[in-house]
Amino acid sequence: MTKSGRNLPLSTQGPLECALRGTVLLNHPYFNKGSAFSSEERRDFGLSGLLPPSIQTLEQQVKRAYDQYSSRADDLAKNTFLTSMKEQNEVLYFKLIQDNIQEMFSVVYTPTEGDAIQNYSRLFRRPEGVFLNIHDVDRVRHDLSKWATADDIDYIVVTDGEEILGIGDQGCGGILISIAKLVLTTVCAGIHPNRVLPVILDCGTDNEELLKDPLYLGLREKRVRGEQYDNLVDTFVKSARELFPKAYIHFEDFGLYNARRILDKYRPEIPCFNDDVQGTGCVTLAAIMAALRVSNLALGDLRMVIFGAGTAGVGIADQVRDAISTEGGISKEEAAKQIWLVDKPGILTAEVEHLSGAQKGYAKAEDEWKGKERNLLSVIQEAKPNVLVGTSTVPKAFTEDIVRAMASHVERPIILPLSNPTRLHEAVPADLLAWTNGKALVATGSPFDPVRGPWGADGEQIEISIAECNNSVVFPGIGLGSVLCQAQRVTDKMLVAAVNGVAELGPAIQDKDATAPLLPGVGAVRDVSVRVARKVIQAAVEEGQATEKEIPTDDEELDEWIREQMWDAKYRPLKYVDIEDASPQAKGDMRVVGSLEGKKN
Ligand SMILES: NC(=O)C1=CN([C@@H]2O[C@H](COP(=O)(O)OP(=O)(O)OC[C@H]3O[C@@H](n4cnc5c(N)ncnc54)[C@H](O)[C@@H]3O)[C@@H](O)[C@H]2O)C=CC1
Ligand SMILES: CC(=O)C(=O)O
Ligand SMILES: [Mg+2]
Repeated sequence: MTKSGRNLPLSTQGPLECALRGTVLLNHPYFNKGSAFSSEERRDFGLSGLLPPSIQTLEQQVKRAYDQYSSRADDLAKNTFLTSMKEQNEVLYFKLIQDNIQEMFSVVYTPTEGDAIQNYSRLFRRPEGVFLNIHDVDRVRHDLSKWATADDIDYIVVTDGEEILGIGDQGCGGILISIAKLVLTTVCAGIHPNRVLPVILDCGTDNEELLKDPLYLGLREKRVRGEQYDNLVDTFVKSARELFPKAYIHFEDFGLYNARRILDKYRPEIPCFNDDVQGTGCVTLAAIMAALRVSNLALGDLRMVIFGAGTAGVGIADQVRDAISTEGGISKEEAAKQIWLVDKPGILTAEVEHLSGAQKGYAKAEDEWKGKERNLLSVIQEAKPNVLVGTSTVPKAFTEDIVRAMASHVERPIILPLSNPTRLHEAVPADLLAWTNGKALVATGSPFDPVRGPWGADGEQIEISIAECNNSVVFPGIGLGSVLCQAQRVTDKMLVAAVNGVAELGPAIQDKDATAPLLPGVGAVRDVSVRVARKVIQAAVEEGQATEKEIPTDDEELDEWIREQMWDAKYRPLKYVDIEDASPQAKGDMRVVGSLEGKKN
């Protein structure tokens, strides 16, 4: 029961039952409060002599932690510091990030998390998450079952480590992207940090450097593919569904060949989501909708070139195509004519070899391109797009001549270099704005500072803010909505609803100011997640996908219902219980499942 008097499925307030005492309690990151344990808690939980006498507030702890963080020499050292803090005291860790989200977002996520992943086996101190091994398929169910009981897990992020954040195959270091995405679900959307599961499917690696590295911690062999791989994925999905029937499964950073195949296979059956395909598609469509509004154009006017037609590029194409088709009342095939995909061979035409099923829907007739150059510059000159998206991992691919060619055809070129990390961006905002005399509407895959230039009336200096167009704007809210309404599936309509939720909160639209960011920034992220979750839940209810029975219908009440179930970084009083008398929720919190099993396991 909560302050609104409702019975909520998720408890986020009031005392926490705990059967742990002494050093065991101090070493449990979910329950540990360090110097903030009250004198009663010190007495009841056997902590006397284990802590210095002064009792501090969370705010005092945050101040000390911030000073320690700031004294670290570089971003990777800051990332490592935060990882250690997460292992010690989760409330403090999340509070520190929440209070300094603008500053720390890029340290716990892209680009710095990419460096941490590349150095996983060197920085390793202690494991976090579930490591499932392609040669131990028979143990998958058992190994997962050690983590929690049926009601304890809401959200799973799983990767196979093949295509991490634009830095390629990182083998078992990929576990850190599962962990980082889950950190964002908590920071941005209040997903309960003790009810999540990060998973890596270790199938080997094709990264030669890792294979040669004596310190590499993963399976030291080439990636296993084919039937054995599919069997591992299938065993994982089925076991996770059986063991944790409430859990939503988020697929992250699978390779090009597998990402969409896996999504297409499981999407009709379970509540699952691929962030690189769907999350990226949703946030990019939201940025495009905001930019079109600024340019006084409709979706029907859109002409888009996507450079890098892989997982993210085609995911964006699909999301935009479906939106054009719905808004214009035209078929998807017709809508696809407004989108051009360019990849290594240049423009994708029907005669390009080895097109994937998803790419084929956008392939242009070979005749149209006979005798013409097929590179990005020629495609820009031919297609005269108003939107150019980069998901190629090719740094500086959007050259001055390409950008000027685009700007010569349209008033406000919408340019979205999305490849991560920062060094792989297809162009940097300062160049894009300089080459287009401040006309380009820009959003980027990683954060950038605002750009100043003489683009105001009469050449006056103005500052243009750059939105971060990263799936992190949207996936936490989609997950939160799906978890709270206990969605059976994540449907297209739920995703469109999420896009609308983000687009309407973009400062450029809200403030009617073209120099403001196209998308809401990290500072507003929890409000964005509430809005996205509300839209997703309402769409799920309309589609008959929501199984939770107590969902309020009124917008404001629904927002409050969502907020009340969002986990917040604050200490809850601890109440001692004997392990035998602990509630199932408390047992879940203490993760007693695996630790009380017998020796055979
Ligand atoms: N901002 C965001 O929210 C997101 C950004 N990304 C970024 O997008 C990039 C791509 O990621 P994925 O689609 O997952 O990778 P992917 O490997 O599936 O796709 C990359 C595509 O670029 C193509 N490509 C490579 N070199 C090229 C060249 N010289 N010319 C033309 N095309 C070329 C590849 O053939 C491939 O089709 C990464 O940098 C990733 O970090 C991915 C997901 C979300
Ligand atoms: C942002 C993200 O998911 C990626 O770069 O893979
Ligand atoms: Mg990703």
